[in-house]
Amino acid sequence: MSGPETIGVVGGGAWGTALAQVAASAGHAVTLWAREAEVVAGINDAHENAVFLPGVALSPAIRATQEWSDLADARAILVVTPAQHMRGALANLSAHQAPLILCSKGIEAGTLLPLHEVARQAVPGAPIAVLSGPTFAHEVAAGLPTAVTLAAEDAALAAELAALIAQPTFRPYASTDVIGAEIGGAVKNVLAIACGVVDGAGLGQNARAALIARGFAEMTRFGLARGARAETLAGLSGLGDLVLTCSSTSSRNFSLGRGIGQGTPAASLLENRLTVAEGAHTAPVLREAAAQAGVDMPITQAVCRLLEGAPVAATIDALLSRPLRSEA
Ligand SMILES: NC(=O)c1ccc[n+]([C@@H]2O[C@H](COP(=O)([O-])OP(=O)(O)OC[C@H]3O[C@@H](n4cnc5c(N)ncnc54)[C@H](O)[C@@H]3O)[C@@H](O)[C@H]2O)c1
Ligand SMILES: O=P(O)(O)OC[C@H](O)CO
Repeated sequence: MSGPETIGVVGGGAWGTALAQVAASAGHAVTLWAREAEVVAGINDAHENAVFLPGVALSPAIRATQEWSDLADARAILVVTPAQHMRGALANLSAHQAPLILCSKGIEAGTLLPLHEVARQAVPGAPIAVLSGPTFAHEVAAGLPTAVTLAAEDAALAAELAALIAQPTFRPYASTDVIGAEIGGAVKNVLAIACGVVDGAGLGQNARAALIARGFAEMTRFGLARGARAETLAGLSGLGDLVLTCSSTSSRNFSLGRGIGQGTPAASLLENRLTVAEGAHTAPVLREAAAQAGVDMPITQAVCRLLEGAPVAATIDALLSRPLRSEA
C-alpha cells in the first residue's frame, strides 16, 4: 500500500497544499482540486501556491485542477476545505468510493454534525477517515517533524492510510476513535481564540496556562458526552493541538483572539479575511451543541460573546466571578 498511487486533495488552502507536498514526498502523484484559478495556475506553472502558502517550492508531482472528474482515479482523497464548505464540495464527489481522509477542523452549522457524518451523508459509498493533530501548514511543508492522529472506524483502513502518506518527518498514529479525533481539532480552535484574548489583553502566562487546563476540561466534558475516548482527547488531536494552537501567533485563531484582546472589534478582524479562522465559525455551533448535550462550556460561551462584540474586560470579569467549584 505504500507504493506510488495517485492521491487526490480537495482544497488549495495552506493545509491542502502542505498535505499535497507530503503525499508527493511519499512518492505519489497528486491531483489537487482548488477553487481559485490563480492557485491552479500558480501550482502548475510555477510550482508555488503564492496565495495561501507563499515561498514554498512545491513538488512537480502535484498537478492542480478545477475539474472534479480529475479526481476519479485517486486511491484516496484528502478533504481540506473550510469545515462549513465541506458538504458543498463533497456534493461533487457523491459517487466516489475511494477513502476520504477529512483534514478540516470544525462542526457543521445548522445540523451540528461532526464532519465525518457530513461526509458519510454526502458520499455514502466512501470509507471515511479523519486526520488531525498539531500541524502548522508551513512547518509541515518545510518538512519539519510532525505527528498526527489518523482515525477510521476500521482499524485496518486507518493503518493502511497511515502507511500511504507516512514520511519520516510526518508520522500518522492510527486510531479507531473518529469522533474523538474530530472533537479535539474543532474545540481547540475556539479555545485558541480565548488564549489569544488573554495574551492580547496582557493577562499573563499564569492565566494562559489556566485557560489551557480549564479549556481541556471543557473539551473533555464535551468529547465524552459525544462518545469520544478520553485517551484520544489527551493525545495529538486533542491536547497536543490545543497546546500548539494556544501558544503561537502562527495560529490564525490565536491571532484573532489576540487582536480582540488588544481592543479591535471581532467583526473588523473577520471582515474580508483571505484565510480561515475556524474557531470563529465553530464557537456558536459548539455552544449550541454543548447546550443540546447538557455540557457546561463557560470558555466557549465567553468566546461567543466576544465574537458578538461584548467588551473584553466585562467578559473576562464574568468568567472569573463565576461561583467556585471543584476541579474534577
Ligand atoms: N493551515 C493550517 O495550518 C491547518 C492545519 C490543520 C488543519 N487546518 C484546517 O484545514 C482547513 C482548511 O484550512 P486552510 O488553512 O487550508 O485554509 P486557508 O485559510 O489557507 O485558505 C482558505 C481556504 O478556504 C477556501 N474557501 C474560501 N471561501 C470558500 C468558499 N466560499 N467555498 C469553498 N472554499 C472556500 C479557499 O479556497 C482556501 O482553500 C480548515 O478547517 C483548517 O482548520 C489548517
Ligand atoms: O492557524 P490555526 O489556528 O487555524 O491552526 C492551524 C492548525 O489547526 C494547528 O494544528
